[in-house]
Amino acid sequence: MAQQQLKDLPILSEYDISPITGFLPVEEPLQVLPDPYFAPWEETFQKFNGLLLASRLRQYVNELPVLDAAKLKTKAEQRRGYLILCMLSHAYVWGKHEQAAEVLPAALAVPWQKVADMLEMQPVLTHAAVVMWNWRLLYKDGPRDLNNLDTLGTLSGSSDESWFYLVTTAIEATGAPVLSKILTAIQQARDNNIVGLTQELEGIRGIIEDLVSVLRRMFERCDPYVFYWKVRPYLAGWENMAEAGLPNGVRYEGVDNGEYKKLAGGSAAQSSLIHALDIAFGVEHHPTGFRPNKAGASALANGSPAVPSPTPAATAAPAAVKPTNFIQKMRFYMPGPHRSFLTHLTEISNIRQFVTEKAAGERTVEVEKLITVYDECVHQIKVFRDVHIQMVTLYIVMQANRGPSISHGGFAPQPHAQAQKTEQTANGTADKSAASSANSANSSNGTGEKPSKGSSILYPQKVIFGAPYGLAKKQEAGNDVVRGTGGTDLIPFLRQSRDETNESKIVPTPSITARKQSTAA
Ligand code: HEM
Repeated sequence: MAQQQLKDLPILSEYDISPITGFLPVEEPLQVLPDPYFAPWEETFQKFNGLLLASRLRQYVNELPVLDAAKLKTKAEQRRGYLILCMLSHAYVWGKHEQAAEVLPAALAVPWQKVADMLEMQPVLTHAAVVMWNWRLLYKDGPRDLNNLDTLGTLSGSSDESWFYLVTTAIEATGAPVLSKILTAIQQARDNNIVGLTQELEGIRGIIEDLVSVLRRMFERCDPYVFYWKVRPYLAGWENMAEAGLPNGVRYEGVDNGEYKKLAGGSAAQSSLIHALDIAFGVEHHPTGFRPNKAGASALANGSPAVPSPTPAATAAPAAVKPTNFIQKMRFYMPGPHRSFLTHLTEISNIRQFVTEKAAGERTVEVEKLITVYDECVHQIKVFRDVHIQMVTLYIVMQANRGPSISHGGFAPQPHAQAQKTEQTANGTADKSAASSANSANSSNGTGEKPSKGSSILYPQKVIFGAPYGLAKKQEAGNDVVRGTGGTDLIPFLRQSRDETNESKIVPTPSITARKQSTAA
């Protein structure tokens, strides 16, 4: 029988990836656009924190000219332009102590759409903008680590926000060498080289351990209160944001006949690095509450039919109708070349299959060692997710439960949002979890004072609550274990993601969730 032709391994540079800096650009991001034509953007970017604080940003932006983004010649210029437009637009839409703006003026909307097209991205704030293209080196010849990085811009003007981005930038930098190692490991598996593969996996394990160490540094200089109340609201997009005053999303003036767009906001779930690790180790994510049954058919735990991806190009999975979870959906928001790289990687990913096959055969010393190192790699990805869950608990769930220290949390009440909630409740369609989140934050602001109605509207995690992939909808009837407090619905999603990682081990260790379930039973 003729041997099946294997697809070539990807050449990193063809996907805008460096073997040294990974998904981060090799050169430092531009700190200013060189063409004076773009001076209006640069000047606005320089003072937008002050304008926002003084509630004058919208007025200022409304007077800006509509510039032609086609004049952004290089990739570096396009990324700088995109970063500026992401920050100005999110500041414009969410405002400060202002109602959310439903219409983005042409001066931002038109060039934003144009430059997003050039980068094969979406006109909405993304991980790429604020993490990958928003840093500079303090000492030019120094490393890309937390002792040598600064941001180019923040929405809140706070050092906490800078740290939040920079920890993630440092994670991207630390993880960069893993990409070449993954490709070498795939080649070793093709060559049936057990010892070579084991060595490569040992290197990968060390890098993932380093990622966990950098992740833990988030706690050092990013204050959870500042993050939750002052930073996170600005990262939100406009998908499922009815309660924040954007039931239809945002209209981009001068783009697509002014149609509303609903786009999710920025999230490190858009990090191509973490996706690459999942693909390399065969970690499969499913919609929350969803588990493929033994016959291979798909259904959601709540009985709903599986939801096909709205962005088939963004998902790498070959299956015709495969339910897409939030993590896969996030590929839609990555730069085009990185998304394509993940698709290519999925097509050639063979490490898990190779180790599984070896594990089913003769258990030589080499095979035992291979299995152990493989499982240790997967375990480290799981540990990364464990630490991440602790982080989300502190930075989101606990902050939402405590409520703001001033009654409105720094945001304007949205009367029509409250009206809509009432209407939804009347129709029996209210997102109970979102409502309970709002109630929870309203009733516990730590001052004994009852906040004004609608004051808790700006919880960007509603992107999650309302997502069609069903974080809030996956609960079994009568099971209210995780309902009732702000943010808690995130946790099942993240736990499942962690448990799916654990399940990728060759010799599985019981997950915490599984242990709890068996104890309860
Ligand atoms: C204060 C720090 C952080 C908070 C509060 C936080 C919060 C969240 C939340 C709420 C989600 C759910 C999806 C969403 O709303 O976007 C999420 C997902 C995710 N975050 Fe973070 N995050 C933090 C830091 C990080 C960092 C530094 C990374 C590193 C790359 C990261 C990687 C991810 C990934 C990969 C997901 C998708 C879920 C998964 O793969 O398990 N996060 N994060």
